[in-house]
Amino acid sequence: MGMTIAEKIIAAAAGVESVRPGDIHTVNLDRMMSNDGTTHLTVDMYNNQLNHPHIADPKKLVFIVDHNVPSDNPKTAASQKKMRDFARENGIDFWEGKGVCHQIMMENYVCSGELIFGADSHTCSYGAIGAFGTGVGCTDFLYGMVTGTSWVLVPETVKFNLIGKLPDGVYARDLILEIIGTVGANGCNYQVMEFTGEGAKTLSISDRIALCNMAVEAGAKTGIFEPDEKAIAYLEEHGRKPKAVYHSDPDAVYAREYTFDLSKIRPVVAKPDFVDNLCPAEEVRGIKIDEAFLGSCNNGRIEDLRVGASILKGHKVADNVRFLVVPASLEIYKQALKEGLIDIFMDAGAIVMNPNCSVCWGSCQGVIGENEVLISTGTRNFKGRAGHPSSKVYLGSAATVTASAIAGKIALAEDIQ
Ligand SMILES: CC(C)[C@H](C(=O)O)[C@@H](O)C(=O)O
Ligand code: SF4
Repeated sequence: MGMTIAEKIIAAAAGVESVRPGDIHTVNLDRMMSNDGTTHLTVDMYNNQLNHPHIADPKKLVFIVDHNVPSDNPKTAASQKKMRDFARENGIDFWEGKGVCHQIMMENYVCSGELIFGADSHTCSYGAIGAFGTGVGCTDFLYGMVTGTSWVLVPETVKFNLIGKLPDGVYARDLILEIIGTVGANGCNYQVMEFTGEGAKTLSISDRIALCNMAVEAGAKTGIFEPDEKAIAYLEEHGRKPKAVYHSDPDAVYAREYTFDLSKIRPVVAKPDFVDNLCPAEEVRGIKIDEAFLGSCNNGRIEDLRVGASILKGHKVADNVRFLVVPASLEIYKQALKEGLIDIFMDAGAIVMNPNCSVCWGSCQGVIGENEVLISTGTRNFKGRAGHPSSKVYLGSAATVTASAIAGKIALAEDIQ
């Protein structure tokens, strides 16, 4: 029986010839990432609960402070100090203030064919270049840290056959929101979302990250693309090579198949308080906003900043709207500076912040108050996600967010003349 790309990665990590959904395997992990959301809890367990604390291979670990950076109160400062000290004492790669963890991982570590666990649900982003990345809690993270291994219950795979090409002014962000709106927030629970077909090839690596990153918002274990020449070129640009290049077999078995025609996708918005509460962007046009956010591991890459800057150029951010622009990494920030994008944002009155999770996380910067409305390129719009429980978060593309920042109300790029 043929295998999917996800099954092949798991089989290799388990050291077996083949796997099928429902099998449970012990797997060797290629890498593990943990951020300041939970690392202090893992460190506490490591220090206080283990009889024989040790780390299987510190070189496989990456710790990244990105959620609340620079720290915003004494409690996070203490958690981050714990994480920083632990990383130094144990020879663990440590990043702070350099970007959102998944962007740092994509730029510096992830290789096609690898199996990577991260103590963060959006670790599924790494499928953009054909790696199997998935999120785990800190108990599983601790086990992986100590043994270098973990377990995987082989998930079923759902095939997303992409055809056609996205029209101008429509983005991968619209596509993944459309997909989640179609399958539902639980539509792919514990399954792999494999994005394939001619349409998949037209998408850039940044687009592919945007798709895989939000697989977890449909409940998926991960999202994945087969690595092609764009993936290999991305790795080369970042000084790396694939670990292995796997493709799904023609006779691989899928739980379900969907076809999405990219040319039919239009700008969409996810309304509060669920990611699958989708509507055409026109339907919410005119809703007054208090804040707009362009950033996050989903949509804070240079491609997204270019889209935002091209719409903003020659315009001003509306009075009484805070427009937060937060490059997803320092590399992106520096590139945006070089291209003059930061000047455009600043001249228009945007607040450009240091690379971090910002208001996508909603506990550090840009937190919104009672009944306030945010339009965001972040990953989630759950109740209270960005601040006060009565506040509302709408999710849209970089273009829709920027147009809204200019208009002071939800708007489409075509509304800005
Ligand atoms: C803090 C972290 C554990 C969390 C996650 O797992 O995704 C966060 O990144 C988020 O996006 O909600
Ligand atoms: S940017 Fe948002 S989704 Fe990504 S890791 Fe940070 S909080 Fe989570």
